Amino acid sequence: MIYQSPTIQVELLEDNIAKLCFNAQGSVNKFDRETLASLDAALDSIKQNTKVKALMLTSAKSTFIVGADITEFLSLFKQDDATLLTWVEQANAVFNKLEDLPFPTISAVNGFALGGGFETILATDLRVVDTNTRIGLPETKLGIIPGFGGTVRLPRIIGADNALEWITSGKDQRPADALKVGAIDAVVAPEDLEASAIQMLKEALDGSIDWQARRTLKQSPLMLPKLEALMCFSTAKGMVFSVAGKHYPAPMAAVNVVEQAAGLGRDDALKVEAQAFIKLAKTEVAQALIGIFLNDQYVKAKAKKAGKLAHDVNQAAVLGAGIMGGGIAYQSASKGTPIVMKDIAQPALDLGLNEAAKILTVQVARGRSTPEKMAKVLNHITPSLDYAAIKNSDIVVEAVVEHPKVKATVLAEVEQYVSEDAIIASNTSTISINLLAKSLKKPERFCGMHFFNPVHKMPLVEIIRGERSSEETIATVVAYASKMGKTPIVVNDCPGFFVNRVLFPYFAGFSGLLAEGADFAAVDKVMEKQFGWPMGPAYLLDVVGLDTGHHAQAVMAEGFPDRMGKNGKDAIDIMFENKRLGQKNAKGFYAYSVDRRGKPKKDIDPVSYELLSAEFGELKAFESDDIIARCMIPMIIETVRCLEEGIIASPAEGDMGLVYGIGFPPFRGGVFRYLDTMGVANFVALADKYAHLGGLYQVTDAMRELAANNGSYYQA
Ligand SMILES: NC(=O)c1ccc[n+]([C@@H]2O[C@H](COP(=O)([O-])OP(=O)(O)OC[C@H]3O[C@@H](n4cnc5c(N)ncnc54)[C@H](O)[C@@H]3O)[C@@H](O)[C@H]2O)c1
Repeated sequence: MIYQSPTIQVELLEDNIAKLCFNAQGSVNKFDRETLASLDAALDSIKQNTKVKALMLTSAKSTFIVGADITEFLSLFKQDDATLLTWVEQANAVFNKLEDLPFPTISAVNGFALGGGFETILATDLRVVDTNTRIGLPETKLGIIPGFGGTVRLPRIIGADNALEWITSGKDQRPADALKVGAIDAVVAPEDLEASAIQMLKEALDGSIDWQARRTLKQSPLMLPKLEALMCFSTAKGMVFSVAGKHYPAPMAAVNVVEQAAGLGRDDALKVEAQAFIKLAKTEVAQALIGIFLNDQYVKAKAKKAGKLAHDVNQAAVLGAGIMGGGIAYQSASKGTPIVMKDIAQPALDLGLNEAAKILTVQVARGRSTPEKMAKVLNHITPSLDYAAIKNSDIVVEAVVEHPKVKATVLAEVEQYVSEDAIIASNTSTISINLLAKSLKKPERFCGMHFFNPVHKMPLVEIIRGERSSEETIATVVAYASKMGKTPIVVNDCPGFFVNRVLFPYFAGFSGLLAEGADFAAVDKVMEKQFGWPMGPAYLLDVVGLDTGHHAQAVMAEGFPDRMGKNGKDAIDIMFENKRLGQKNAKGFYAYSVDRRGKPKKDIDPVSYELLSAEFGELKAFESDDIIARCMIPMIIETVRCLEEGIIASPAEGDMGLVYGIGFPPFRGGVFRYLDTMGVANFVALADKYAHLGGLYQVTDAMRELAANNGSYYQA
């Protein structure tokens, strides 16, 4: 053994080839500070060993290196610039040491080699991967750029335009695509990996592979003629701006770094990368995106833990084959749990199956599925008009019309057909889970399972714990949601549960602005372009449906009369009363049609302005900051109330609910991250300026206290 630590072992193989094996104690290899220090020490031992003639990097895990240890990032990035620069420089010195070894080097890669893992293999002269490998640089998705030489070595290996595409998209790459552009030298079967790598090293040693030339290329300026460089970088900037937009600066920074460093040798190019890395690491966007990544891990780990208590779900059923029931059936079947879809009307069943077939047809057309898989998924959905079909179901999801009496009857009926330990969940969006539980003989087997529309696209499922729901019930529904590929968050029962409870105060803020003469299209523009929502409030109401919005708003007003009760008509009432239901009947705040190419189109409709001005008078202009404050303050305070009341268990789950459930701008990280970023005291001062607008604008005592103590919602 040449070297050994808890994360890395180095041994000498035949022919004096050293094998450096990443073998961390956890389930995967990560580039944490310990591994980096260990790699440094291992390379020193290799250099000192006079026998070594070549080096092969390998992994003893099912993946090579998943990347840097992101759990270290937030605290690391809070350090001052000089400390951060020292960290980056030290890391780069290790990668340079690897690259500068006086003999040929190769990486034999299995599984994932992402971020720092990919940057490691870029530092070796050769790369061979197995057929299951995925490589790539996902850093820009976290609001930063590669910081261990990724922006320097990759463009010099695969060309600037390919490298910019890889870096700015942050996507994982498949072996065949990586081979095509020259990012790797060979793809082999997993069982041949090490033997192939050793064979390539031998070819390097006997001179049939010119490893020195490859190394020199990586260390030299990028060979790009002036005109070509101009084309490449200006095209990349245009693309990046249209895809990432102004709220996500990292992809553009990556293009700039590659451009600025194009004429430089490795060491100077690394300095350019390091400066840009440090600048981005300090941005609020990076903190928010890293926060989302960590929250996502936290929520998934919690779901996994819950899985231990869960009952097996081998057969499911959904009641109601409407928009939601059809979507739930498709999602369950496509992720491998067969499902019975029960309705009272044959046409509804036909429609539900058609919906599933439509989604699958699009996937086949886009090459994401095959006709065989499509047939298999459809075969996993059993339509039925008869309750007898649900009798072997381990879980039944009720998704019939939103009517308390109908749901109560249906739930009581279900209980007569299923086994004693089957779990029953309701997809209701507004009816109290505690109320619905009263229709069941065994309320402990019941909870809410609130999907979002369209089911196959929306990542969140809100799982609502009623007073009587058992832990096994919650765990089983959590595990089923995870198996369906969704992110579950568990919340306690209250009107609107979590997501709708905080969404309707935002709509109330919007309606308040309209009642004072604001132009809904102007509000949408500010909330989309400046705040960063995927849709402004008027557009979102049109998508949700004004009938649904009108009904849910009444439920919220009844549940929280002090804050959400209304005097007089608001914009939602006006749209609803005038049968402007939104996209579903092609007119809401906006008018909807299809253009000549058959693409859906959204237009300003003078009729909605006439209806609104008849009630609220002439249009009036509002400042952007005012629009944002009036819409967002109610949502933010209500979200905090949900935490204080224990409706959500943690800021992490609240923020994930908002990002995954309603598209809260990821670069802001969610309400709690947003509050921490702006400072709770600053928020309280802002909200106080609007307190005269009513209960939705009044901060809680706990918020005031947190502000006074200069506290935050997240600890890191
Ligand atoms: N549409 C959404 O955006 C959305 C989002 C989340 C939750 N939800 C909730 O999901 C549920 C269903 O909503 P939807 O939009 O799919 O409604 P929908 O009107 O499209 O479908 C309801 C289906 O239930 C069927 N049905 C009625 N009575 C039944 C019975 N006794 N047994 C079996 N089937 C019966 C109807 O025939 C219809 O096919 C509602 O509780 C709704 O609040 C809807």
